[in-house]
Amino acid sequence: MTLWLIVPAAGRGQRMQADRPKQYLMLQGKSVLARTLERLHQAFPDAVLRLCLDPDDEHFDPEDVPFDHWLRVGGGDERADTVGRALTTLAEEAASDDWVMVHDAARPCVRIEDLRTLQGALEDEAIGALLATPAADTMKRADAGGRISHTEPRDGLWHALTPQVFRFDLLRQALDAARATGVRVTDEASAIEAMGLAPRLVAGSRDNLKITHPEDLAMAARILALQAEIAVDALDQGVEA
Ligand SMILES: Nc1ccn([C@@H]2O[C@H](COP(=O)(O)OP(=O)(O)OP(=O)(O)O)[C@@H](O)[C@H]2O)c(=O)n1
Ligand SMILES: C[C@](O)(CO)[C@H](O)COP(=O)(O)O
Repeated sequence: MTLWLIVPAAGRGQRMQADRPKQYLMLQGKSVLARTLERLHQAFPDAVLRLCLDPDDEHFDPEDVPFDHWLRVGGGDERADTVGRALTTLAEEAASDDWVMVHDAARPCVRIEDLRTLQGALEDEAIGALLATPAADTMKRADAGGRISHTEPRDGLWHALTPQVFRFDLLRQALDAARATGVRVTDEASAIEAMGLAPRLVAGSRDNLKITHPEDLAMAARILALQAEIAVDALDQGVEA
């Protein structure tokens, strides 16, 4: 079965306040987009990619795409519109129950082992799944004046990360329905939930950071360096054993 990968990279990165969209900022000598695609390719070398870019994108370098089979797709106004456009381009080729995995270009630190764990969770899974992390802090609900209204119970609260992976037909129906009913969805799982279905939460690493604010770029560089150190240590231990 083909694994279809959608990478939304058509955002403007307004919160990042940089001179270019954040997916084109440099991270350890390569663009954020190149780093993200590299990780996905390491885990899923045979996947078929739809790379979603702003139609007016001036920064994209096709050399940054390591996949053999890929297509550029124009992005939409919102992330959900971008993903919806990519799904439309799959209509001719994808089978209704093929898995479609969506991963933010802005998440270059996703661990390869987490990508494989997510893929493993799809066995015997009818709906789909996403990487997520349980909320670790005490959660406060703010009032309009910026004061605490109350403390939200933390039990069962998770941060939704990406990748998020769903059956092709289901995801297309869910995003179409969200658009038709005006439900604003910030991730794929929300659209599936709006259909009354319950995607599986797969615990992933907390370092799967979405680069969003200016300080996140340096943090992502530190995460990548640390992950490389951990990989070298593991290799050394394997060689000595
Ligand atoms: N119309 C859009 C909006 C977002 N994205 C992508 O969706 C991912 C997550 O979105 P976000 O972090 O919100 O990125 P931006 O929209 O670029 O950031 P901002 O909201 O700060 O402008 C990013 O990889 C971004 O490029 C997209 O493809 N199309
Ligand atoms: C999809 C996502 O990365 C899950 O955490 C997130 O919802 C996208 O972020 P945005 O800032 O709402 O676009």
